Amino acid sequence: MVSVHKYTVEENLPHKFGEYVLQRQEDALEKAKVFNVAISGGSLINVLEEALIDDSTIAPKIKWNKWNVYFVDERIVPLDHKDSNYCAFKETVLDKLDVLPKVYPIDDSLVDAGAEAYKEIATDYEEVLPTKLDLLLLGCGPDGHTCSLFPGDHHKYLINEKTERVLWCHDSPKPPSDRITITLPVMKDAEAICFVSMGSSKQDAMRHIFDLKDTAMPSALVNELFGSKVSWFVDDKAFETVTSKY
Ligand SMILES: O=C1O[C@H](COP(=O)(O)O)[C@@H](O)[C@H](O)[C@H]1O
Repeated sequence: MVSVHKYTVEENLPHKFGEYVLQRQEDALEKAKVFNVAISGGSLINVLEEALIDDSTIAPKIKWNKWNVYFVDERIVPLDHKDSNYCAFKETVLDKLDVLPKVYPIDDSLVDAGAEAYKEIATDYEEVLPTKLDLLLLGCGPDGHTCSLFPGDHHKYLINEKTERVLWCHDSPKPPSDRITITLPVMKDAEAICFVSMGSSKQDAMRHIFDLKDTAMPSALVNELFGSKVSWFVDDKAFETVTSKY
């Protein structure tokens, strides 16, 4: 069963999320010298800023020098492009830090080289990723996608993948069209998985995931497959139409 943490604006979701991340950091550093985290792009990056930089009780406890930061998905664009998840993370988080984590972006030298090169970007990134990540920080799109694992027959090859850990996602329904994404085997091996979902644009997805348990939505499939290590931080707007008790 997944854990769902639901908050109103006054209850300050980013702070509670920050406490959760801190706990995962401490747990990881008890066992190893580094904390291996993979992050999403999109709205999650702003929550990272609020939780880990702007929150004055959380910020001093984040041991950035011990963090290795990877990306659960990345758009195949130059790293300084506005659509790059790395670029968003750099501008929103990294540029505000005095002590930097080790960050592992994609190799963007091949972004203009076409299909074969895109497969290579994915394969190369697979080699960069550690086998076991301590924490995956995921978003959930209004269509229930997570990472760049999109719903629908055309993208079934992504969630059906059993061996390769990073794939090229083509014809993404959300631009830009070419991306790389981690696959379910990476999630299977991760220590913990945490979603953040905020705002009314997520209501329909939340109802499908939490009431209807519609595993055609990749985020619902993650719940079904890896439930006991999955946490959701949701706000009351996103969860407004969910009727099941969590
Ligand atoms: O395209 C993407 O979208 C998802 C969801 O983004 P959000 O802004 O709706 O939260 C994100 O998790 C993923 O990393 C990103 O590439």
